[in-house]
Amino acid sequence: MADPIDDTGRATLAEAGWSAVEGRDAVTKTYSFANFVEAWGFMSRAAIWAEKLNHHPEWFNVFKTVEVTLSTHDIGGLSELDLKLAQKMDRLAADGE
Ligand SMILES: C[C@H](O)[C@H](O)[C@H]1CNC2=NC(N)=NC(=O)C2=N1
Repeated sequence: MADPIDDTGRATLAEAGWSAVEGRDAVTKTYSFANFVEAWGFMSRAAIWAEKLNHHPEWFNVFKTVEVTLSTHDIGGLSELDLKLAQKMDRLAADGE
């Protein structure tokens, strides 16, 4: 079972630009890329890491933007896995944004 995130982890997410989701213990961020193919490439790279972590995003792609929401379904809220995946996605996006 994933460890619930602590206040330090929540602050880290906020500092990295992840916003709280209204009405649920989750965070969201929208990435914008040069074009659709770059956005898709990001999703492909992120998908590989999600599988490695066995932790999967909720995401919505329109053209060159990818809206990502992270929460841990097993505990109904934010866990250390969300922080880990968020930081990984931020690094992957920085490579391709
Ligand atoms: C059975 C499988 O390990 C679980 O469903 C994993 C898969 N990926 C997951 N992803 C997310 N975001 N939350 C989970 O609780 C979760 N659980």
